[in-house]
Amino acid sequence: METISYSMARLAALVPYPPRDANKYTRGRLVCAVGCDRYPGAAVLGSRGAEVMGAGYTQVITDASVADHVRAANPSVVVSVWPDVDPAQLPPAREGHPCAYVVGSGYDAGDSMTKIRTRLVLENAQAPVLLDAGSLDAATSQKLRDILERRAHDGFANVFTPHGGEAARMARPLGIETDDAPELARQLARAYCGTVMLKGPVTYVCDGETVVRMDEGTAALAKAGTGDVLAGMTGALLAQGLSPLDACVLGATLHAFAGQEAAKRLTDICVRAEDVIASIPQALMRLAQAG
Ligand SMILES: NC(=O)C1=CN([C@@H]2O[C@H](COP(=O)(O)OP(=O)(O)OC[C@H]3O[C@@H](n4cnc5c(N)ncnc54)[C@H](O)[C@@H]3O)[C@@H](O)[C@H]2O)[C@@H](O)CC1
Ligand SMILES: Nc1ncnc2c1ncn2[C@@H]1O[C@H](COP(=O)(O)OP(=O)(O)O)[C@@H](O)[C@H]1O
Repeated sequence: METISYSMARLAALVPYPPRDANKYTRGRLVCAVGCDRYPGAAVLGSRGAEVMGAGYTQVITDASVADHVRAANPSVVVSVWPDVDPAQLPPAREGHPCAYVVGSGYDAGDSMTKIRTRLVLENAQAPVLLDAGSLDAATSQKLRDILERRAHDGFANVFTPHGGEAARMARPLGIETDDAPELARQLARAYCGTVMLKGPVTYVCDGETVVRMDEGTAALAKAGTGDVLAGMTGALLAQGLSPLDACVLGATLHAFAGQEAAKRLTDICVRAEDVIASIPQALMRLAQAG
Protein backbone atom coordinates (compact mmCIF):
# COMPACT_ATOMS: atom_id res chain seq x y z
CA MET A 1 0.00 0.00 0.00
CA GLU A 2 1.53 3.32 -1.06
CA THR A 3 1.74 5.97 1.65
CA ILE A 4 2.96 9.56 1.70
CA SER A 5 4.37 11.74 4.48
CA TYR A 6 3.91 15.48 4.97
CA SER A 7 7.13 17.54 4.89
CA MET A 8 7.90 19.80 7.85
CA ALA A 9 7.44 22.84 5.58
CA ARG A 10 3.97 21.65 4.56
CA LEU A 11 2.99 21.03 8.19
CA ALA A 12 4.38 24.38 9.36
CA ALA A 13 2.33 26.18 6.69
CA LEU A 14 -0.86 24.57 8.04
CA VAL A 15 -0.57 25.95 11.59
CA PRO A 16 -3.54 28.36 11.99
CA TYR A 17 -1.83 31.34 13.66
CA PRO A 18 -4.57 33.93 14.31
CA PRO A 19 -4.70 37.08 12.17
CA ARG A 20 -4.45 40.51 13.83
CA ASP A 21 -8.23 41.06 13.77
CA ALA A 22 -9.17 37.63 15.15
CA ASN A 23 -11.84 37.19 17.80
CA LYS A 24 -12.74 34.06 19.73
CA TYR A 25 -15.52 33.12 17.30
CA THR A 26 -13.58 33.71 14.08
CA ARG A 27 -10.80 31.52 15.50
CA GLY A 28 -13.22 28.58 15.70
CA ARG A 29 -15.58 26.99 18.18
CA LEU A 30 -15.10 23.40 19.32
CA VAL A 31 -18.00 21.63 21.01
CA CYS A 32 -16.88 18.52 22.92
CA ALA A 33 -19.61 16.02 23.84
CA VAL A 34 -17.33 13.99 26.10
CA GLY A 35 -16.90 12.40 29.53
CA CYS A 36 -19.21 10.36 31.73
CA ASP A 37 -19.43 9.38 35.42
CA ARG A 38 -16.83 6.68 34.90
CA TYR A 39 -14.39 8.80 32.85
CA PRO A 40 -14.57 12.47 33.87
CA GLY A 41 -10.85 12.95 33.21
CA ALA A 42 -11.30 12.49 29.45
CA ALA A 43 -13.46 15.64 29.36
CA VAL A 44 -10.85 17.66 31.24
CA LEU A 45 -7.97 16.43 29.08
CA GLY A 46 -9.72 16.78 25.71
CA SER A 47 -11.04 20.28 26.35
CA ARG A 48 -7.71 21.49 27.71
CA GLY A 49 -5.87 20.03 24.72
CA ALA A 50 -8.32 21.81 22.42
CA GLU A 51 -7.86 25.20 24.08
CA VAL A 52 -4.08 24.99 24.01
CA MET A 53 -4.25 23.88 20.34
CA GLY A 54 -5.94 27.18 19.51
CA ALA A 55 -9.72 26.75 19.50
CA GLY A 56 -11.15 30.22 20.19
CA TYR A 57 -14.18 28.98 22.10
CA THR A 58 -14.22 25.54 23.69
CA GLN A 59 -17.46 24.13 24.96
CA VAL A 60 -18.08 20.86 26.82
CA ILE A 61 -21.42 19.08 26.99
CA THR A 62 -21.35 16.37 29.62
CA ASP A 63 -22.99 14.69 32.63
CA ALA A 64 -23.76 16.78 35.71
CA SER A 65 -21.23 14.78 37.74
CA VAL A 66 -18.47 15.64 35.24
CA ALA A 67 -19.34 19.31 34.74
CA ASP A 68 -17.83 20.53 38.00
CA HIS A 69 -14.57 18.69 37.33
CA VAL A 70 -14.25 20.48 33.99
CA ARG A 71 -15.21 23.88 35.42
CA ALA A 72 -12.68 23.49 38.25
CA ALA A 73 -9.85 22.31 36.01
CA ASN A 74 -10.52 24.57 32.99
CA PRO A 75 -12.42 27.73 33.98
CA SER A 76 -12.13 29.11 30.44
CA VAL A 77 -14.21 26.24 29.03
CA VAL A 78 -17.97 26.81 28.70
CA VAL A 79 -19.79 23.82 30.21
CA SER A 80 -23.35 22.60 29.61
CA VAL A 81 -25.10 19.59 31.08
CA TRP A 82 -26.93 17.09 28.84
CA PRO A 83 -30.55 17.46 29.89
CA ASP A 84 -30.29 21.25 29.36
CA VAL A 85 -29.04 20.95 25.77
CA ASP A 86 -31.53 21.50 22.96
CA PRO A 87 -30.13 19.50 20.02
CA ALA A 88 -31.72 21.89 17.54
CA GLN A 89 -29.59 24.69 19.07
CA LEU A 90 -26.22 23.03 18.52
CA PRO A 91 -24.15 25.69 16.74
CA PRO A 92 -23.50 25.17 13.01
CA ALA A 93 -20.30 26.00 11.13
CA ARG A 94 -20.90 29.33 9.35
CA GLU A 95 -18.89 31.52 6.98
CA GLY A 96 -16.35 33.33 9.18
CA HIS A 97 -17.46 31.37 12.27
CA PRO A 98 -15.98 27.89 11.90
CA CYS A 99 -17.10 25.18 14.27
CA ALA A 100 -16.45 21.48 14.83
CA TYR A 101 -17.46 18.74 17.27
CA VAL A 102 -15.71 15.95 19.18
CA VAL A 103 -17.92 13.16 20.47
CA GLY A 104 -17.07 10.02 22.42
CA SER A 105 -13.86 10.59 24.43
CA GLY A 106 -14.64 9.26 27.89
CA TYR A 107 -17.78 7.48 26.70
CA ASP A 108 -18.29 3.91 27.76
CA ALA A 109 -18.84 1.64 24.75
CA GLY A 110 -21.27 -0.48 26.80
CA ASP A 111 -23.42 2.44 28.03
CA SER A 112 -26.77 2.88 26.25
CA MET A 113 -26.36 6.70 26.42
CA THR A 114 -23.28 6.47 24.20
CA LYS A 115 -25.27 5.53 21.11
CA ILE A 116 -28.03 8.05 21.88
CA ARG A 117 -25.62 10.98 22.33
CA THR A 118 -23.46 10.05 19.37
CA ARG A 119 -26.54 9.92 17.17
CA LEU A 120 -27.83 13.21 18.54
CA VAL A 121 -24.58 14.97 17.67
CA LEU A 122 -24.27 13.40 14.21
CA GLU A 123 -27.87 14.19 13.32
CA ASN A 124 -27.81 17.81 14.49
CA ALA A 125 -24.27 19.14 14.06
CA GLN A 126 -24.00 20.99 10.76
CA ALA A 127 -20.23 20.93 11.05
CA PRO A 128 -17.32 18.46 11.03
CA VAL A 129 -17.63 15.78 13.74
CA LEU A 130 -14.69 13.80 15.15
CA LEU A 131 -15.73 10.47 16.70
CA ASP A 132 -13.46 9.01 19.38
CA ALA A 133 -13.48 6.15 21.91
CA GLY A 134 -17.04 4.95 22.81
CA SER A 135 -18.58 6.71 19.80
CA LEU A 136 -16.46 4.54 17.48
CA ASP A 137 -18.22 1.43 18.76
CA ALA A 138 -21.57 3.21 18.42
CA ALA A 139 -20.77 4.02 14.78
CA THR A 140 -20.84 0.34 13.83
CA SER A 141 -24.66 0.24 13.97
CA GLN A 142 -26.50 0.35 10.63
CA LYS A 143 -28.52 3.37 11.78
CA LEU A 144 -25.44 5.44 12.57
CA ARG A 145 -23.67 4.35 9.40
CA ASP A 146 -26.67 5.61 7.43
CA ILE A 147 -26.38 8.98 9.22
CA LEU A 148 -22.64 9.11 8.52
CA GLU A 149 -23.31 8.44 4.84
CA ARG A 150 -25.94 11.17 4.71
CA ARG A 151 -23.65 13.67 6.44
CA ALA A 152 -20.86 12.94 3.96
CA HIS A 153 -23.32 13.37 1.10
CA ASP A 154 -24.37 16.74 2.58
CA GLY A 155 -20.74 17.88 2.79
CA PHE A 156 -20.18 17.49 6.56
CA ALA A 157 -16.90 15.79 7.45
CA ASN A 158 -16.77 12.66 9.63
CA VAL A 159 -13.43 11.95 11.33
CA PHE A 160 -12.58 8.78 13.31
CA THR A 161 -9.64 8.34 15.71
CA PRO A 162 -9.42 4.62 16.65
CA HIS A 163 -6.52 2.87 18.38
CA GLY A 164 -5.81 -0.68 17.18
CA GLY A 165 -8.46 -2.28 19.40
CA GLU A 166 -11.15 0.18 18.36
CA ALA A 167 -10.21 -0.19 14.68
CA ALA A 168 -10.60 -3.96 14.97
CA ARG A 169 -14.07 -3.48 16.51
CA MET A 170 -15.04 -1.11 13.68
CA ALA A 171 -13.76 -3.57 11.06
CA ARG A 172 -15.28 -6.80 12.34
CA PRO A 173 -19.00 -6.19 11.71
CA LEU A 174 -18.26 -5.03 8.16
CA GLY A 175 -16.17 -8.09 7.31
CA ILE A 176 -12.96 -6.04 6.90
CA GLU A 177 -10.16 -8.49 7.61
CA THR A 178 -6.84 -6.92 6.67
CA ASP A 179 -3.98 -6.76 9.23
CA ASP A 180 -2.11 -4.17 7.16
CA ALA A 181 -2.54 -0.88 9.07
CA PRO A 182 -2.54 1.57 6.11
CA GLU A 183 -4.92 -0.68 4.17
CA LEU A 184 -7.14 -0.98 7.26
CA ALA A 185 -7.24 2.82 7.58
CA ARG A 186 -8.22 3.08 3.91
CA GLN A 187 -10.95 0.45 4.11
CA LEU A 188 -12.40 1.94 7.32
CA ALA A 189 -12.38 5.44 5.82
CA ARG A 190 -14.37 4.20 2.83
CA ALA A 191 -16.77 2.05 4.85
CA TYR A 192 -17.54 4.79 7.38
CA CYS A 193 -17.62 7.69 4.90
CA GLY A 194 -14.92 9.82 6.45
CA THR A 195 -11.29 10.30 7.42
CA VAL A 196 -9.63 7.75 9.71
CA MET A 197 -6.64 8.37 11.98
CA LEU A 198 -5.47 4.88 12.96
CA LYS A 199 -3.31 5.51 16.05
CA GLY A 200 -0.34 3.46 17.22
CA PRO A 201 3.46 3.50 17.32
CA VAL A 202 3.08 4.60 13.67
CA THR A 203 -0.11 6.52 12.92
CA TYR A 204 -1.85 6.36 9.52
CA VAL A 205 -4.37 8.92 8.32
CA CYS A 206 -6.60 8.22 5.33
CA ASP A 207 -9.46 10.14 3.72
CA GLY A 208 -10.42 7.16 1.56
CA GLU A 209 -7.83 7.99 -1.11
CA THR A 210 -4.53 9.31 0.25
CA VAL A 211 -2.84 7.43 3.10
CA VAL A 212 -0.44 9.55 5.17
CA ARG A 213 2.15 7.91 7.44
CA MET A 214 3.20 9.76 10.62
CA ASP A 215 6.06 8.11 12.49
CA GLU A 216 7.20 10.81 14.91
CA GLY A 217 5.48 9.03 17.85
CA THR A 218 7.22 7.97 21.05
CA ALA A 219 6.45 5.21 23.54
CA ALA A 220 6.24 7.99 26.14
CA LEU A 221 2.74 8.54 24.71
CA ALA A 222 1.63 5.01 25.62
CA LYS A 223 -0.26 6.13 28.72
CA ALA A 224 -3.96 6.56 29.55
CA GLY A 225 -5.48 9.84 28.43
CA THR A 226 -3.09 10.76 25.61
CA GLY A 227 -5.72 9.76 23.03
CA ASP A 228 -8.28 12.06 24.68
CA VAL A 229 -5.74 14.90 24.35
CA LEU A 230 -5.19 14.06 20.68
CA ALA A 231 -8.94 14.10 19.98
CA GLY A 232 -9.19 17.59 21.52
CA MET A 233 -6.15 18.86 19.60
CA THR A 234 -7.39 17.49 16.27
CA GLY A 235 -10.91 18.76 16.91
CA ALA A 236 -9.46 22.21 17.58
CA LEU A 237 -7.68 22.16 14.22
CA LEU A 238 -10.91 21.11 12.48
CA ALA A 239 -12.65 23.96 14.30
CA GLN A 240 -10.02 26.34 12.94
CA GLY A 241 -10.92 25.34 9.40
CA LEU A 242 -8.31 22.73 8.44
CA SER A 243 -9.43 19.91 6.16
CA PRO A 244 -9.92 16.54 7.89
CA LEU A 245 -6.73 15.06 6.39
CA ASP A 246 -4.61 18.12 7.28
CA ALA A 247 -6.13 18.42 10.79
CA CYS A 248 -5.38 14.75 11.53
CA VAL A 249 -1.81 14.80 10.20
CA LEU A 250 -0.93 18.12 11.87
CA GLY A 251 -2.68 17.13 15.11
CA ALA A 252 -0.93 13.75 15.27
CA THR A 253 2.48 15.29 14.49
CA LEU A 254 2.20 18.08 17.08
CA HIS A 255 0.94 15.52 19.63
CA ALA A 256 3.98 13.32 18.88
CA PHE A 257 6.36 16.30 19.09
CA ALA A 258 4.73 17.33 22.38
CA GLY A 259 5.30 13.79 23.70
CA GLN A 260 8.96 13.96 22.64
CA GLU A 261 9.46 17.41 24.17
CA ALA A 262 7.81 16.30 27.43
CA ALA A 263 10.05 13.20 27.50
CA LYS A 264 13.19 15.35 27.15
CA ARG A 265 12.32 17.03 30.46
CA LEU A 266 10.64 14.13 32.23
CA THR A 267 11.95 10.87 30.64
CA ASP A 268 9.83 8.35 28.71
CA ILE A 269 8.73 6.87 32.03
CA CYS A 270 7.24 9.94 33.68
CA VAL A 271 5.30 11.72 30.90
CA ARG A 272 1.52 11.92 31.57
CA ALA A 273 -1.25 13.13 29.29
CA GLU A 274 -1.22 16.45 31.18
CA ASP A 275 2.48 16.88 30.31
CA VAL A 276 1.72 16.34 26.63
CA ILE A 277 -0.71 19.29 26.76
CA ALA A 278 1.85 21.43 28.59
CA SER A 279 4.38 20.69 25.83
CA ILE A 280 2.21 21.75 22.87
CA PRO A 281 3.89 25.20 22.80
CA GLN A 282 7.35 23.57 22.45
CA ALA A 283 5.92 21.32 19.73
CA LEU A 284 4.73 24.39 17.81
CA MET A 285 8.10 26.12 18.21
CA ARG A 286 9.92 23.02 17.03
CA LEU A 287 7.71 22.75 13.95
CA ALA A 288 8.24 26.45 13.18
CA GLN A 289 12.03 25.94 13.32
CA ALA A 290 11.94 22.72 11.25
CA GLY A 291 9.61 24.19 8.59
N1 LIG B 1 -8.82 9.85 32.59
C1 LIG B 1 -9.82 9.38 31.86
O1 LIG B 1 -11.00 9.71 32.06
C2 LIG B 1 -9.51 8.44 30.77
C3 LIG B 1 -10.55 7.96 30.02
N2 LIG B 1 -10.37 7.11 29.00
C4 LIG B 1 -11.58 6.67 28.31
O2 LIG B 1 -11.78 5.33 28.65
C5 LIG B 1 -12.68 4.75 27.71
C6 LIG B 1 -12.16 3.38 27.34
O3 LIG B 1 -10.95 3.52 26.57
P1 LIG B 1 -9.95 2.28 26.34
O4 LIG B 1 -9.07 2.62 25.20
O5 LIG B 1 -9.32 1.90 27.63
O6 LIG B 1 -10.99 1.15 26.03
P2 LIG B 1 -11.10 0.01 25.00
O7 LIG B 1 -12.33 -0.71 25.38
O8 LIG B 1 -11.02 0.47 23.60
O9 LIG B 1 -9.80 -0.81 25.31
C7 LIG B 1 -9.90 -2.01 25.92
C8 LIG B 1 -9.34 -3.12 25.02
O10 LIG B 1 -9.03 -2.70 23.66
C9 LIG B 1 -7.77 -3.20 23.27
N3 LIG B 1 -6.84 -2.09 23.07
C10 LIG B 1 -6.74 -1.01 23.81
N4 LIG B 1 -5.79 -0.20 23.32
C11 LIG B 1 -5.30 -0.79 22.25
C12 LIG B 1 -4.31 -0.43 21.32
N5 LIG B 1 -3.67 0.75 21.37
N6 LIG B 1 -4.03 -1.27 20.34
C13 LIG B 1 -4.69 -2.43 20.26
N7 LIG B 1 -5.66 -2.80 21.11
C14 LIG B 1 -5.95 -2.00 22.10
C15 LIG B 1 -7.28 -4.08 24.39
O11 LIG B 1 -7.68 -5.39 24.11
C16 LIG B 1 -8.01 -3.55 25.59
O12 LIG B 1 -8.25 -4.52 26.58
C17 LIG B 1 -12.75 5.73 26.54
O13 LIG B 1 -13.96 6.41 26.61
C18 LIG B 1 -11.60 6.68 26.80
O14 LIG B 1 -11.82 7.96 26.25
C19 LIG B 1 -9.05 6.65 28.58
O15 LIG B 1 -8.68 7.51 27.54
C20 LIG B 1 -8.05 6.73 29.71
C21 LIG B 1 -8.10 8.03 30.49
N1 LIG C 1 4.35 2.87 21.46
C1 LIG C 1 3.85 4.02 21.00
N2 LIG C 1 4.59 4.81 20.19
C2 LIG C 1 4.10 5.98 19.73
N3 LIG C 1 2.87 6.46 20.03
C3 LIG C 1 2.09 5.71 20.82
C4 LIG C 1 2.52 4.47 21.33
N4 LIG C 1 1.51 3.95 22.07
C5 LIG C 1 0.48 4.84 22.03
N5 LIG C 1 0.84 5.89 21.27
C6 LIG C 1 0.00 7.06 20.98
O1 LIG C 1 -0.68 7.43 22.20
C7 LIG C 1 -2.05 7.72 21.92
C8 LIG C 1 -2.93 6.73 22.70
O2 LIG C 1 -4.26 6.89 22.35
P1 LIG C 1 -5.40 5.98 23.00
O3 LIG C 1 -5.00 4.56 22.99
O4 LIG C 1 -6.68 6.36 22.37
O5 LIG C 1 -5.35 6.50 24.52
P2 LIG C 1 -6.48 6.83 25.61
O6 LIG C 1 -7.76 6.20 25.12
O7 LIG C 1 -5.99 6.21 26.87
O8 LIG C 1 -6.57 8.30 25.70
C9 LIG C 1 -2.20 7.66 20.41
O9 LIG C 1 -1.96 8.92 19.85
C10 LIG C 1 -1.09 6.70 19.99
O10 LIG C 1 -0.65 6.92 18.66
